[in-house]
Amino acid sequence: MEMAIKLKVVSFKEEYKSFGYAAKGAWKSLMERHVRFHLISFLLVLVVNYLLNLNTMEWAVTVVAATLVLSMEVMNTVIEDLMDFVHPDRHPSVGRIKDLAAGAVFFAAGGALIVAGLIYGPKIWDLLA
Ligand SMILES: Nc1ncnc2c1ncn2[C@@H]1O[C@H](COP(=O)(O)OP(=O)(O)OP(=O)(O)O)[C@@H](O)[C@H]1O
Repeated sequence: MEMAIKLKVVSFKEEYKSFGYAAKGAWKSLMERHVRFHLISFLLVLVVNYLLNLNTMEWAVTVVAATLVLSMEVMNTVIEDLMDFVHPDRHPSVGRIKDLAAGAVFFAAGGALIVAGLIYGPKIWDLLA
């Protein structure tokens, strides 16, 4: 069986347009209270990192942990909205899907707390000592 392979040359105009849609989506996600909370937490991480004078690796790990939680919260909102759109009535499966999506945020937040404990913990301990 022959397979036709279509090669599409990367168009920077299209990539730019997609980036615009993504930026619009990020802006729209800020209409959600939970997303705003995680964005503020992320900004707080930046301020604390600066004040504690973290090294490059510590900056990288904390920024990845905080943006993972933020992204998971946006995806959780997407799933909640999607489920309410396709099935506005109450149904155990809708509840299960929404709970699983919230569980993903829970795992990411748990990881971020561990990262915060490992990186900020000793520095704050030193400051207080
Ligand atoms: N249609 C539904 N059928 C069954 N259970 C649902 C349904 N909608 C929500 N639930 C249950 O209620 C929980 C909360 O859902 P909801 O969509 O209200 O999220 P939320 O975290 O309260 O978000 P928000 O505060 O943005 O409204 C779900 O995790 C699920 O357990």
